[in-house]
Amino acid sequence: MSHYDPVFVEIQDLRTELNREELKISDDIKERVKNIEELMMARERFCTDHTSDSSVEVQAIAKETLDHPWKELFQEGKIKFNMKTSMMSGNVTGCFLQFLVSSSKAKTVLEIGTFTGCSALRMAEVLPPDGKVTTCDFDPYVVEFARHWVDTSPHGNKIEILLGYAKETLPDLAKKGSKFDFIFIDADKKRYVDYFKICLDSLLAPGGTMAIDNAMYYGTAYAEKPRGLYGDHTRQFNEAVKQRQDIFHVLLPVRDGIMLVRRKTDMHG
Ligand SMILES: C[S@@+](CC[C@H](N)C(=O)[O-])C[C@H]1O[C@@H](n2cnc3c(N)ncnc32)[C@H](O)[C@@H]1O
Repeated sequence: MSHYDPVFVEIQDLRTELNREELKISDDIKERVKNIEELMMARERFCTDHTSDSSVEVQAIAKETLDHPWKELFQEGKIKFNMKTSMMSGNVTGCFLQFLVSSSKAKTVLEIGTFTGCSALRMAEVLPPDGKVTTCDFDPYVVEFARHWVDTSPHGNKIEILLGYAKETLPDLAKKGSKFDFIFIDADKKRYVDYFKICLDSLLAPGGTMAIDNAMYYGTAYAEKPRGLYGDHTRQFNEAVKQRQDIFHVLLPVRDGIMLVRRKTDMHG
C-alpha cells in the first residue's frame, strides 16, 4: 500500500496544497504532481496484478477480516488494541512469504503475530504435509478468529496457534529446544530488537531464514522527520541487524520494508 511510503503521503499533501486558489498554481504543475501520485499507485497495482492469486481460503479470511467490526470490538473492550485491517499482509507480501518458505524447503515455521491467520495459512499452504507453522498472538479474540478460519482450509491442521505475549512465548519455545527453518516477525515493534536476538540466537534452525516485516515502518527508519510511533524502535532494530557480524541481510522495500536475515555460515554453497 502506497500509504506506507512517506513520499506518497508528501505528494498527496502537496497536491491538496497546490489546489489552494490563492497560490495561483498553473494547471500544468498540478497535473504533473497528480501524475506522480497516479504513477505510484499504478506501480503498486501493476505488482499486485502480476502476482499470483491467493487461495480461496486466504481470500475468505481476508474478506472476513476486512468486513469485521474491529473498531466496535475495541470500543466494547473485546480486543486488546484498535486492530486495523491493514495489519493483515497484502497479496504481494503474502506471496513473497510463500516464495521464501517454499524455496527454502522449510518444514517448520514460526510466526510472531497471527492476527486473523492470513499469513500463517499462506505459509502452511506451501509446507509439506508433515510441516508445521507455530504462530503466536496475545489477543484471545484474534486467536479464536484465526483458529476458526484457518480450519476451513485443508492446511489448517499444520497450524498451531499459541496464545500469549511473545516476550514469554519465545523464551518458552527456546527452553523446550524448538527450532524453526523459517521465522516471520510481525508484531510489537517496541520489542523487535529482543525478538530478533532470541530468534536468531536460540530459535532459528541451522540453514534457516528470518523475515522481519515493517522494517521501515512508514519511513520512520530513515525519514528525518518521522511520522507516527516507533521511529526509535525501528531505527534500533535496523542498527541491531547491521551490527551483527555473523549474518547476511537484505532490506527490501516491499510494502513497509521486509528485512531478510540468514547466518553467514549458511550462505555458502
Ligand atoms: C501486524 S499483526 C500480524 C499480521 C499477520 N501476520 C498477517 O500478516 O496477517 C500483529 C499481531 O500481533 C499481535 N501482537 C501485538 N503485540 C504482541 C505481543 N507483544 N505478543 C504477541 N502478539 C502481539 C496483535 O494482536 C496482532 O494480531
